[in-house]
Amino acid sequence: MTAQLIDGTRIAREVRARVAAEVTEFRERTGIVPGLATILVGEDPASEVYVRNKRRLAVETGMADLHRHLDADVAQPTVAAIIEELAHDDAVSGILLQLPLPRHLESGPLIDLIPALKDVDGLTTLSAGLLARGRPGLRPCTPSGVITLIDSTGISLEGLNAVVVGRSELVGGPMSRLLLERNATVTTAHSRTRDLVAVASEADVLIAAAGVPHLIGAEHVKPGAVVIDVGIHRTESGLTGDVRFDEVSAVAGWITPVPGGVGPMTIATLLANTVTAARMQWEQRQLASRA
Ligand SMILES: Nc1nc(=O)c2c([nH]1)NC[C@@H]1CN(c3ccc(C(=O)N[C@@H](CCC(=O)O)C(=O)O)cc3)C=[N+]21
Repeated sequence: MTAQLIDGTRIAREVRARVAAEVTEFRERTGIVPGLATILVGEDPASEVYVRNKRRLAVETGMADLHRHLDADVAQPTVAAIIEELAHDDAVSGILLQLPLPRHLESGPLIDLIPALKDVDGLTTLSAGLLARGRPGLRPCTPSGVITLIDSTGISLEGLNAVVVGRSELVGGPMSRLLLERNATVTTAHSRTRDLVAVASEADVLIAAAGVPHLIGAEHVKPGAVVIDVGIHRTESGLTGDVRFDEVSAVAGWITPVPGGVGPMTIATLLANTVTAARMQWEQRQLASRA
């Protein structure tokens, strides 16, 4: 292995320590404990693991854990009513609707019931629009965490070729926009890209977010490149990503492992977004009370 490891577990721990200090400062100044409301529908085992970790780490950083678990067959209007209730509850700083939802539920309209100031996942249409326009707002956790991981290498993105493989609403789409915001030259590749090897091997920074196990091999990677593996797949031999770690780490300059890379950073960024949200809501209430 020639690549240097980007240790997501360690960087996430550092971010959480910073968040915990911010929570303390905010609580002492305002008397408010930031609250994270997670909504889990049904019993998807992977989702249960992720939500449990989010709740545990929220508590560990000093926030209130405000969880709702709904039956797998819950009706769309019932979920909508719960989100609206959380939207109006001053104890709730952030609302996270864990995806994917059971097939009978339509996630888009439900997500868009989350007020932008509580959208700690950065997934509402409004938050996406603010990102597209380069205006301040809460950013999606996974792409935002990836930027933190790249920053940890000390490499400046400005002018570099960044290739994002994947264009999902949760990751690939916002990832490309965040990289562009950092003045990288951004290419979005996807399942219809004709020659992925030709495109990917031009990348100084390669983000694998296709959701295809082991899609990216040594032939896709320019020597010395930064390779970020956003994929997470449960196989018989354990968790793996979109990257063939063993062969790519012989070529890349920097690489994230799975597990221990992007996953923990996603949660740390969610917690950072939740304190930011609590602060923004407090400031808005201050303005309103002075009006
Ligand atoms: N509304 C919404 N927001 C999300 O942010 C969201 C979501 N839905 N749906 C699913 C994806 C996936 N996701 C992960 C979070 C943490 C780990 C994580 O901590 N992974 C550990 C391994 C944990 C394990 O699986 O054992 C690691 O990579 O080291 C992985 C994946 C958030 N997502």
